[in-house]
Amino acid sequence: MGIVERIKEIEAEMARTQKNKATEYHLGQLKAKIAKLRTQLLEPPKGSSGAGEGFEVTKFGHGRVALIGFPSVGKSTLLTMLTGTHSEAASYEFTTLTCIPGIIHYNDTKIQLLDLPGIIEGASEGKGRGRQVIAVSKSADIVLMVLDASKSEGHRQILTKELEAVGLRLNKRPPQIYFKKKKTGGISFNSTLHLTHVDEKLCYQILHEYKIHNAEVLFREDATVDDLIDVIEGNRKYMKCIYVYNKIDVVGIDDVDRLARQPNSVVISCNMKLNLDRLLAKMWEAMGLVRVYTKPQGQQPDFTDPVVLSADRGGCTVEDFCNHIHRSLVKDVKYVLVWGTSARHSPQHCGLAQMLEDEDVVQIVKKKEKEDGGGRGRFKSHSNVPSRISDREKKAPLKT
Ligand SMILES: Nc1nc2c(ncn2[C@@H]2O[C@H](COP(=O)(O)OP(=O)(O)OP(=O)(O)O)[C@@H](O)[C@H]2O)c(=O)[nH]1
Ligand SMILES: [K+]
Ligand SMILES: [Mg+2]
Repeated sequence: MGIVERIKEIEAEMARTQKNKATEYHLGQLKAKIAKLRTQLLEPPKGSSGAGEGFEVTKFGHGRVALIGFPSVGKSTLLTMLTGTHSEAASYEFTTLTCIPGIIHYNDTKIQLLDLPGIIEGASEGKGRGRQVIAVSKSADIVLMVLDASKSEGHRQILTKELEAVGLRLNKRPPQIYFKKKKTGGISFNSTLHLTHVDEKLCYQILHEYKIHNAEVLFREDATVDDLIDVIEGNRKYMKCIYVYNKIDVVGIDDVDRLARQPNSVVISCNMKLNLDRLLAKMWEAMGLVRVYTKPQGQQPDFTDPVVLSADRGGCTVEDFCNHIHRSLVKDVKYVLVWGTSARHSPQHCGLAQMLEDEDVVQIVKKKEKEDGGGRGRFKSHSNVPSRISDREKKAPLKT
């Protein structure tokens, strides 16, 4: 029997089993069995990278965004509108057969947008090009799930299930469970609060299913069996997702209003160019990019060419910023001056551990170098309230 058939069989058994206190251990065990099979299903065939022909696109720019959706929801139309790169669009399904990259220029950064073939129910089990599409979307920083506003609202759920089946967790944070395998000592099970979904016996049973007999487990929240399995599997990818309802030109205002109020959602029309700026703003926010402008001593910062940092890609400290400029820079740094929202006063003398925020201005003061007129600059604030560098300040000359 193939892996997919075995998953189906266990799912059928779960559906037959009534949910109650007596069956919860058995159901937990079945969930773990399915999770293990799904992980097996994801292992790429020997000698292949997992992406597949036409799907290997080199990363480019400051971040990567994947367009995921059913066929003909308007993914390619959207790529063409946002990037200027043409991706074939047509009224028939599966127009797009490979991965087509484009670049969005936004806030002085470059963001790579990937158009992908439509995926369908069963994609996670290999239907259509589902496996390749999902492999590529895992390489992205965020996902735009494109939905047709005129179609069933169930589509969002079906797609979310497909993505969850391959280990993607959308708009969730990792469960607050500490888990560490040990060589000896048996299993120690603890929690910092009263648990309502999982008890010691259930936890033992799940671990047993994974043949883990020595481990430390500490629940820091009232997590579920599924959360525990996620932590044990350890291969989950937590990503932000924006639900993009396209084609609002063909639905009534009441529907538009309702969809627009869903969490993490934005309603658009490619055909009528409606709300695309809102989509870009949401996308930008979800990516959490941090633009840092360098101010050379005695000169103006260059406000057109930021160093772009991200918590997910290498971090946002002063040290990360320095490493971005040059690997050997850190050892020469005496301290830095920081203007902007991360500074408690402007400018603030900071060390390498300081966390930078979007639109901060940084001047590096090297060892054996005299500092610039720190504190006398235009950015000197008169209160202790941190302020964002305004557009007006960006344009005005800076006297230091
Ligand atoms: N009414 C309306 N139609 C749209 C809109 N955006 C795209 N379409 C149409 O929807 C159809 C499908 O568009 P595509 O861009 O090919 O969709 P896709 O999601 O890339 O499709 P596949 O590549 O086949 O998965 C085309 O006929 C588009 O003209 C919109 O905002 N409103
Ligand atoms: K299409
Ligand atoms: Mg397409």
